[in-house]
Amino acid sequence: MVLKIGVIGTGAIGQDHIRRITNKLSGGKIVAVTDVNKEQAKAIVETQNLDAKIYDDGHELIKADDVEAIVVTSWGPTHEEFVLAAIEVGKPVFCEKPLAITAEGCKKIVEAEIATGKSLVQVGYMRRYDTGYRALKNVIESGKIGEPLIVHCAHRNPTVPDTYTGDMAIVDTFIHEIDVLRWLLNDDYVSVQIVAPRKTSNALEHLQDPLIVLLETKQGIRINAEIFVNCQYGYDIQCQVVGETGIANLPEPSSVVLRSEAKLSTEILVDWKDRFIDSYDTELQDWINSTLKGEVNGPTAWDGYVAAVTSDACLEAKESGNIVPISLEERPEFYNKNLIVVEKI
Ligand SMILES: NC(=O)c1ccc[n+]([C@@H]2O[C@H](COP(=O)([O-])OP(=O)(O)OC[C@H]3O[C@@H](n4cnc5c(N)ncnc54)[C@H](O)[C@@H]3O)[C@@H](O)[C@H]2O)c1
Ligand SMILES: O[C@H]1[C@H](O)[C@@H](O)[C@H](O)[C@@H](O)[C@H]1O
Repeated sequence: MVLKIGVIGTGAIGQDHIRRITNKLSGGKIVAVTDVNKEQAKAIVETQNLDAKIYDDGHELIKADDVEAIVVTSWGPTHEEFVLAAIEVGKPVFCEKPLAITAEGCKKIVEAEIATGKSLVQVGYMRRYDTGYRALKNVIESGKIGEPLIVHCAHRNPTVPDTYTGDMAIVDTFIHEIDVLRWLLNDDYVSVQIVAPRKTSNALEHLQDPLIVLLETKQGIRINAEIFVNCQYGYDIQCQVVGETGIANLPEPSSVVLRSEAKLSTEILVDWKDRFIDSYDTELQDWINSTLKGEVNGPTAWDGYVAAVTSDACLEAKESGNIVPISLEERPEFYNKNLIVVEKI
């Protein structure tokens, strides 16, 4: 059985996902694409030799008879309308992060999905599919380090483009930690504070870089996370969990250990795409497989909503310097069924 997929947004990650579905993964076929930049949509159809129709608009693509499932990879502010439209016609949808740019928008999606009674939405938080994070989660759940008490982490980019705004440190960069850490710890956040250390001379004038985020979870676990997007030396993701009886570290990406010129060295990656390339593959393969079975295994619309509520609180904390409470309602029963399946992939 092949899942007929329509892609909305053929920019950087849209093209990557089209290439991986077409050349690397199994069970999916791109039958439709659209982008406000029609030339770009045409170009990917041609270069990948796709047997796909180019639509003028995302809404037309969603309604097309031969499109069975939708991938949304357009700009963040457009996600909400496309995800809601897909839910309205009962089609499964994989939406790149963010699910919507406001918590209110995410909530609308959650309510619309629950109203259909069917699991239809997966959000592109791919770190949950990273083998390193999965191994770390297994260690935590095995009890080998006792109960987790503290998490130290760092999200470092070598540089960011001029278009990177101050809020993007949260909504574009730290959003990955927001999602993956609550999944890792099987917990939710209750408060956040953000403090600013001395500013690097390598950041653009408008950016406070680095930042330190201090999160507290319901179980009282304290997380301190450094966001440093002009660290110069590489793309470096660190995560260390301190437990009652031991410490567990996120594994480093595999790299040859080199003995040469009187030095012992390993390389550090510089591009986030290389760091998480396998996770994107696993994530989309899982989405195709589970969609064909009528299920959602990965991050749900509820996870997208929680990420949005948390990132809103982070933005407020960044602005005010205060400890900002993070309040969430109980997770709706509808989303409890996804909790077990995700561990099995
Ligand atoms: N999971 C991840 O690690 C990850 C990585 C990169 C990007 N993303 C997310 O993916 C999304 C796209 O990012 P990108 O880097 O590919 O951006 P991009 O700018 O390269 O591509 C976005 C594309 O969407 C198109 N578009 C915008 N509005 C549209 C509309 N109404 N209908 C159809 N097409 C429209 C644009 O023309 C553009 O081609 C963003 O939300 C981003 O946060 C996620
Ligand atoms: O869009 C990218 C991507 O999400 C990366 O994983 C992150 O490290 C970058 O900071 C962000 O700009």
